[in-house]
Amino acid sequence: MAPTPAPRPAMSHSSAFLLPSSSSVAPAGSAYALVVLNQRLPRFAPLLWDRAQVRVCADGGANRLFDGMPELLPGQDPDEVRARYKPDVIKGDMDSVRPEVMEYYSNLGTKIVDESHDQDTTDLHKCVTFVTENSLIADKSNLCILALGALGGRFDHEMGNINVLHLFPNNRIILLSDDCLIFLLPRAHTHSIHIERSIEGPHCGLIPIGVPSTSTITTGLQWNLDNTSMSFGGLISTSNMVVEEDVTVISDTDLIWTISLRHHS
Ligand SMILES: Nc1ncnc2c1ncn2[C@@H]1O[C@H](COP(=O)(O)OP(=O)(O)OP(=O)(O)O)[C@@H](O)[C@H]1O
Ligand SMILES: Cc1ncc(C[n+]2csc(CCO)c2C)c(N)n1
Repeated sequence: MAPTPAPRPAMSHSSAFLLPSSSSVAPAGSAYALVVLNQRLPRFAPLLWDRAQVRVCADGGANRLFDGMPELLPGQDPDEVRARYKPDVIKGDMDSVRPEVMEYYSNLGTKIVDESHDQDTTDLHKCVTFVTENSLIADKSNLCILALGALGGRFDHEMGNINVLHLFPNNRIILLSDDCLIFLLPRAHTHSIHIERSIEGPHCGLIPIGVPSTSTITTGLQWNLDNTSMSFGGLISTSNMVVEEDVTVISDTDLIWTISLRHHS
């Protein structure tokens, strides 16, 4: 008789952290850390900043915060905005953060972690390590790490950012841009993805990066997978659409989930 497969615990996902504050209070279990990368700040950066438990800038991400927050809050005094949006840490190999920006935040009490000796891991990797090892965060079991500006730029950086998802499969990490978000669905779980229709969808994708999948089963999509295999060189699920409030995914390999974000005028 074939051995019984190990049971797979359910894992649920939600992008409720992107909801405007008027829509809901932050739901229980939604604690998150923010990592600001070296790309234009997404429009929702101020909202996410206010609710984060810990805020980290990856090297040149500190320049984006310094320049970008006053631009996103045009009615307010730029100096006051900068002082208010002070990161807890700036970490990286420090070849992109401008000296005056580093000095400005350092004088406000931001911790500077210079890891220029490590040229084998990306600044995002260094920042995720900081968050996962940070003793100030009491309960890290369900802490989510939101990486702002992770997509839509240089392709080598984007792939490096996606690799970080695979390097930390046991941590919840979400890569964000103004246009979409990405996270990993580890094969050890069954997944239930709640769709916040006011802020995300309908376009989505399920992509096996690294290894092909032999069997993926989904519900809630326009083009569901029914024990289907996926691989680069064969089928991968791009330009799919969400059609239900909850999407479920079961797969024999880790998959990348991506969904478009809605732009409100
Ligand atoms: N164009 C981009 N697209 C996607 N992510 C980016 C981009 N630029 C930077 N990042 C992210 O922001 C982090 C910090 O960026 P920064 O430019 O400081 O890195 P860097 O190591 O100096 O880059 P490089 O030396 O390769 O130009 C990177 O580790 C990466 O995760
Ligand atoms: C095979 C290989 N390719 C590229 C790099 C370069 N690199 C990768 S991460 C990083 C730090 C970026 O802040 C740098 C410079 C390397 N070390 N090894």
